[in-house]
Amino acid sequence: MDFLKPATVLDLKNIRDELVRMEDTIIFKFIERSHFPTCPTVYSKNDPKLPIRDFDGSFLDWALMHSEITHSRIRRFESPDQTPFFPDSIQEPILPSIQYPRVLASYSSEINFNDSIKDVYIKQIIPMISKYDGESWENFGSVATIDIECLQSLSRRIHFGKFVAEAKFQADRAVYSKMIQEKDIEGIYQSITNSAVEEKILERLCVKAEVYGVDPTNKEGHRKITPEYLVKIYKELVIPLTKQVEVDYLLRRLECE
Ligand SMILES: O=C(O)C(=O)C[C@]1(C(=O)O)C=C[C@@H](O)C=C1
Repeated sequence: MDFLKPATVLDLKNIRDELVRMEDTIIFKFIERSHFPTCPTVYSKNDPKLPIRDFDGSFLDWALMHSEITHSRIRRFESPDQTPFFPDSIQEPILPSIQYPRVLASYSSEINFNDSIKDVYIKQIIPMISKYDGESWENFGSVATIDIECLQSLSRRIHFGKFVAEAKFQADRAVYSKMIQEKDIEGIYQSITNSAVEEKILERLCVKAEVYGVDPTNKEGHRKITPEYLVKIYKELVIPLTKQVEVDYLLRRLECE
């Protein structure tokens, strides 16, 4: 898939292949995070145990915001597959702008689920993938760094729902337009759902967690990421959020017809 070539971006097969590749990225990021305990202080807003001058938020928020400011300077958020967690803080790139051909609707950057993604990551995913419940003060910097990578990978995966939605809309304009006009959220939800594809994803994740989640030369060794948790994360969080992105994107799709 090449964002400078719109036809490759709106090909559903290419999109799904990219989603499959992202599974590996997400699993390996989760494995990196699983070496550390939960570290609740990293996520606690304005924690007196970890004071940050002139900042309203958690240590992770501070690190994520500053990382996004730097990344915005090197053009990260010009790319249509990148969605900032702190859209109000990002800056103009120091590199010349790239004029990506428009593949998504003009409002697409307003479809931003990152607050929900951060919330489910902290409240539901961290407790599942961390080594144990507790703090590790000497590792707060490492924890925030890998959290940023986990969040960015999840965000990219979930917001890819916009490309899926656009591809589906263009393939079936009349049917979607009718449902959008009628604000038929349930109808849109049903028509973007492909249970066979979802089942395949979950089956594949089981195998990947078996293979990547343990040292293959020592099956009895410490398991880093279990099939059970990985499937649960995808089934209950990642896929449903992707579908919400798709539905929200489609509901506004006639604005720019
Ligand atoms: O592949 C699709 O058709 C998608 O819409 C993506 C996705 C997913 O999140 O992986 C979401 C909904 C479908 O039920 C199947 C898969």
